[in-house]
Amino acid sequence: MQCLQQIRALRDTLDAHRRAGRSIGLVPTMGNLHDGHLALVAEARRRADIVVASIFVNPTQFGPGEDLDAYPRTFEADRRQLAEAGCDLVFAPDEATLYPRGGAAQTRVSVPDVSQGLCGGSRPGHFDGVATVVTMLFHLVQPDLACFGEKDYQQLAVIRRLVDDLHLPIEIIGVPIVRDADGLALSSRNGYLNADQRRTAARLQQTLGELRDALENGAAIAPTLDQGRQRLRAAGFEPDYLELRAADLSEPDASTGDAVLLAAAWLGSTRLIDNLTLRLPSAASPP
Ligand SMILES: Nc1ncnc2c1ncn2[C@@H]1O[C@H](COP(=O)(O)OP(=O)(O)OP(=O)(O)O)[C@@H](O)[C@H]1O
Ligand SMILES: CC(C)(CO)[C@@H](O)C(=O)[O-]
Ligand code: BAL
Repeated sequence: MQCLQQIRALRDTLDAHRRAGRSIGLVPTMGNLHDGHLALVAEARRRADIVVASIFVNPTQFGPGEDLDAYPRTFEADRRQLAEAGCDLVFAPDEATLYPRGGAAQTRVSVPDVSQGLCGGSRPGHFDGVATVVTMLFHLVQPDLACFGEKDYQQLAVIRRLVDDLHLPIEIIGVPIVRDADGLALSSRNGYLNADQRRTAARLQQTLGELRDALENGAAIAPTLDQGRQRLRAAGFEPDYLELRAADLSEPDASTGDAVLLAAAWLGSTRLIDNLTLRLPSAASPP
């Protein structure tokens, strides 16, 4: 497995693969890899001849006071895991390589509508930072396909819209959430939790499951979500948001069938996100 930091070397290497007719799959990450990331690599491995993973803790998607400095950087362990998972090339640029003028002075990509609300509401500018760096990675790697986790449901919607709006010839693959044995979605930020918080953390997914069951059985949306927020508070979370949206993230209405419950909640100073898809009974029932 090759590890490259420089754009010139990345382009030369990938040009050679392209000329040889090999397809390229990209897995963008911020490192500190776990089995969720490795599921993306496995999916890319199944679908493409050459698998490229990027590792870059992207400063432009972190807001003031967020955990940019604390974010775990574990390059050697990441490199080993990627090699074992059958990754062909790791691109791990430094900040000055991607943002030679500094992040603030950088041309930005902004995706309307789907970037609003949910994580975009709580983290202003976050999805501009994500869309900007992912656009850069798409231009640098020019992959045939790219894999993203469904854990970051809104991010996946932003990237699908970005690719559609900019007519990029890249297939976007959503990969199901990988969870721990107790249901907690794997996340690099789980490493911030102490033992007590780690036990509590599984309640996030359990609560979403309870709400999904109620909503699929026809419970009214607003009071069910209120109950969910109360349950999260009682378990020790401070909910950031808990919302039901149509699967495309539009506001649900009477005709909505495929829907998604999305939550972000704080446990101490750690912000966790999760989601569960469901089918509302309205559209499922006969006319
Ligand atoms: N549990 C998971 N299952 C499936 N995909 C995941 C999971 N966790 C992360 N991913 C995906 O891995 C890619 C890289 O994510 P990232 O490096 O931010 O990891 P993370 O563990 O989500 O970190 P963070 O704690 O910052 O959210 C994203 O496409 C993300 O959706
Ligand atoms: C897609 C991404 C690698 C862009 O920095 C990041 O948002 C992430 O890890 O999900
Ligand atoms: N997985 C999304 C990266 C972030 O929270 O900034």
